[in-house]
Amino acid sequence: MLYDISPALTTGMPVWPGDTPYQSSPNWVLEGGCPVNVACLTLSPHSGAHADAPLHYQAEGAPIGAVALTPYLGPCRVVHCLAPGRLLTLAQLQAALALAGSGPLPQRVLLRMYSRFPHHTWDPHFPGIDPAVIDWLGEQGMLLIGVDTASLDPADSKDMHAHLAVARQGMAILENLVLDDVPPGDYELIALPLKLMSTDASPVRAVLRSLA
Ligand SMILES: Nc1ccccc1C(=O)C[C@H](N)C(=O)O
Ligand SMILES: [Zn+2]
Ligand SMILES: [Zn+2]
Repeated sequence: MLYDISPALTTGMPVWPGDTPYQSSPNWVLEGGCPVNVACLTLSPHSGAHADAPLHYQAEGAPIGAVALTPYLGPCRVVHCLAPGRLLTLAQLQAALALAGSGPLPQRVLLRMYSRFPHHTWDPHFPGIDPAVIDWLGEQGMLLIGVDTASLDPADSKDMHAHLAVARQGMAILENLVLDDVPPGDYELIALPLKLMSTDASPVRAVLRSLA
């Protein structure tokens, strides 16, 4: 069984306030003398399901095309931590983890916090992650944290504490995943970023494959 956990990229989809709206316009149109359709895309690298690069939150950080791919491929645990409040705390995560699977914790974790992903509206009040959660996950050897919200830090954050904790721990980040229909448990994650050599993030097509 394959779960597609990527929101659709469409004109009019909600984007971070002030960020570039997603747009696709025709550059060539298949008609008369032209044998093909070719579009022109305008989008933020944080459109839809995406991987943040260190460059997003560190001046000297790597662009997304230069990061290791290992975090984006492999065993992963989906954890349900619905409606945690302003910040998901370590106690909340640990309680949720106890219900999400048995056996050793995989090196990737995806946190579901929405009961329904906001496909058509911008949610200014999405929950962030307490940096203590990130540090604890890093201590467990985590390679990647994924969330179904627009960011690891609340929308009004200026200090980006959760992102900086990720930087400290050397972890990778996925955001805007749609986990509405994914039961808690273990899966194989497949969500590779594009090899964009100058950008602070990349869209991904994120999927989860059931383990045999
Ligand atoms: N586009 C933005 C403009 C300004 C501030 C944040 C964003 C983000 O996209 C946040 C994000 N997805 C993040 O990586 O946390
Ligand atoms: Zn982002
Ligand atoms: Zn981010």
